[in-house]
Amino acid sequence: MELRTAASPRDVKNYTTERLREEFLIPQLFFADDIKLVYSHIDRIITGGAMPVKETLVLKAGEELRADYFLERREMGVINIGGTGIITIDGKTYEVGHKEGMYIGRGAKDITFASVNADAPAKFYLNSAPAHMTYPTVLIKREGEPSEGVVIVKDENKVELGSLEDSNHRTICKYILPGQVESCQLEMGMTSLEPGSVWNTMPCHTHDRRMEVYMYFELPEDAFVMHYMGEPTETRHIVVRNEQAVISPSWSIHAGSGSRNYTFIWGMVGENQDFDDMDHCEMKDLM
Ligand SMILES: O=C(O)C(=O)C[C@H](O)C(=O)CO
Ligand SMILES: [Zn+2]
Repeated sequence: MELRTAASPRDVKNYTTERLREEFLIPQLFFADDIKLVYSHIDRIITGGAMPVKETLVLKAGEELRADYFLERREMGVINIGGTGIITIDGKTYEVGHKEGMYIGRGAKDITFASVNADAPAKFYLNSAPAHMTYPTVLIKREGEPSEGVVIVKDENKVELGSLEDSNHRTICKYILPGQVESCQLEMGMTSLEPGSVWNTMPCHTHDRRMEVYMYFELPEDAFVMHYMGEPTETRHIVVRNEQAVISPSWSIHAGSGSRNYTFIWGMVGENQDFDDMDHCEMKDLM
């Protein structure tokens, strides 16, 4: 597991491009038949990718957690951005399709990831946070009928906003948050931009009570998103490419403009779970 420490805004404004990328960018999440995990001291979020191709991958706590198993004191959200995969949790199997997700509650011991078809492997994107109690493990689908252990994202949690005129027409699909899928602190969802729209999260915001990680995907190889971070009057950019993630401390804005439309997964962890609790930044005040 790779470890990242927290960073002060007073230091970050002096960072070079290289240092900014070292601290905040996760350049590769998906390695064939491997699990990549990055542990950040910022609210102790773990961001990762599991890409089973021919093998079944076992999620291990590693030395860093000093735990008997990964979710001994943690909860986890998963969204599959690849082909259909299988997540097995303490002997129970869940088939997780493209853009379907899972919330896995604290205490789940044996977790494995597999793909249904090695030619179209699953790519499980993971966010995990410390947890104080166990909420039910569920499979999360965007459409369909709910059933035992399967939750459908409610219409009220598919929020269309922005406009083509403002180059920011997009839909925010909220997978894990209170009233949808209960968790101790983790919130997760996916935002999809319409063709011709390139801006996410503009007008932008900070939220002093939560940190956030963005993972951009559905970008062709040569395309990129200019991800903006930093204090609102000390903005910096990081060039982010397909399937890369970027860590945003609570004091930092997090927004992006792409060379074309794209999709991203956001995950938040921290003091509260109030999605709308944001410190809004007016565009005229950004520097
Ligand atoms: O496009 C957007 O706007 C977002 O997706 C915003 C994120 O969900 C976010 O930053 C929540 O705090
Ligand atoms: Zn945010």
